Amino acid sequence: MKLAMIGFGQAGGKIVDRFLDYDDRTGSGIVRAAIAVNSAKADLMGLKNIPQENRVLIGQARVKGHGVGADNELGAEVAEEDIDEVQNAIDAIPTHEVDAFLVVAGMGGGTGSGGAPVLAKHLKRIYTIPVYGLGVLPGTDEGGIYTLNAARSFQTFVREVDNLMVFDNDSWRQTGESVEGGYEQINEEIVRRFGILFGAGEVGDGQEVAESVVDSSEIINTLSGGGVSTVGFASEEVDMNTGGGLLSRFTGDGGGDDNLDAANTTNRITSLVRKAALGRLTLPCEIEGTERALLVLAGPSEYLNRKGIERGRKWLEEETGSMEVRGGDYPREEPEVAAAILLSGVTNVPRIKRLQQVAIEAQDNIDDIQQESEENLEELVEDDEDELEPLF
Ligand SMILES: Nc1nc2c(ncn2[C@@H]2O[C@H](COP(=O)(O)OP(=O)(O)OP(=O)(O)O)[C@@H](O)[C@H]2O)c(=O)[nH]1
Repeated sequence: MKLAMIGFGQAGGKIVDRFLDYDDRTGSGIVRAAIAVNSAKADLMGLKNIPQENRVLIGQARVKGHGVGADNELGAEVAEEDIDEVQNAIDAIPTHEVDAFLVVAGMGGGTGSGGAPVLAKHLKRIYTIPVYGLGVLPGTDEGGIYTLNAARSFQTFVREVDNLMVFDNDSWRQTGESVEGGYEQINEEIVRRFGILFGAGEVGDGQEVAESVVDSSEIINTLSGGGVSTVGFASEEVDMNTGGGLLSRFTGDGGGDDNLDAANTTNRITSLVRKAALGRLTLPCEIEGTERALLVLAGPSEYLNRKGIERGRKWLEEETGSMEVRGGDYPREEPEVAAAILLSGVTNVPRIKRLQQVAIEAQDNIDDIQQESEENLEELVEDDEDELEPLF
């Protein structure tokens, strides 16, 4: 599946930047275009892979390249005021070659959390292809303003996109890591999961024909209907030289041993599917009640079989209670077999329920919060003025 990715704010830009790196490393070809939008000049300068001409600075008249200091309303305002700047960058994309937009943003800050829903709404008015969101929730220890921003942003972002895929930083925090180092690892986990899902729809010319390949329309159908999605993932290293099972190398004539190999392959797949669905999801939730799901099995084609995928798919149907579970394979020459599961339209999500509660409570003490936000912004502009003066 070919995507036009737009990273809004610092987290969004860094994640899209990493998707480009993933594409280079794996040749998956999912990023047709990559754009970064930010109100902080320094954040745009820190990106490695997104071309300079696709880095859009917004809000210059208001915040002079310093960022909006976690002020989510200001983030939304500058996005609205400068939406034409963003559109200019999008105009350079051959959108007829793109299956969907993916707007990526951290929901705890100001620029991305305020701006991403504004951009999604704008894109939906103009284009007929789907507009998806990938929203990152802040850690619960990041402070009240981040939680509140996320609560507000979530409500609008989920309404403006065709589906909001969520990654919760809170469940992925590493202890003993520097914040930056931690994000590097977390971002790699993000691109690996979504890279396999979207990459599955890109298997095409010149690649080995699989038994039941996933195509982009299956991804789009799983995401259609809207709501919130989460992704499960599990992988196991395999030896690329030995084929579907060790035995096949040593027994020339197949027969019973081939059956044994097939059984090993099937068992590996079914256990990976269970691990992926019951292990740590990008957004932890109860999988029961999921509306639609897509199972992708990636790996060297000799390690994939229809029986395993079909069993995994049936098991997912039972666990989720959904009648709409799709499944397929994604043959690729990496020394691992991986199961990625997209659970779309999840309903029982404790973190989201808590955020909704926060949004309701916030109505009661809005003055305190606004003051915290204003102080935050002043502090940031002062800091930036000391540190970033040479840039302007
Ligand atoms: N997964 C991930 N999360 C990040 C990363 N950087 C920041 N975050 C999260 O994103 C939130 C902050 O959003 P940012 O993207 O830094 O903020 P912004 O949108 O640029 O807005 P302002 O800085 O307020 O102008 C925090 O709550 C962090 O949890 C990253 O590289 N990866």
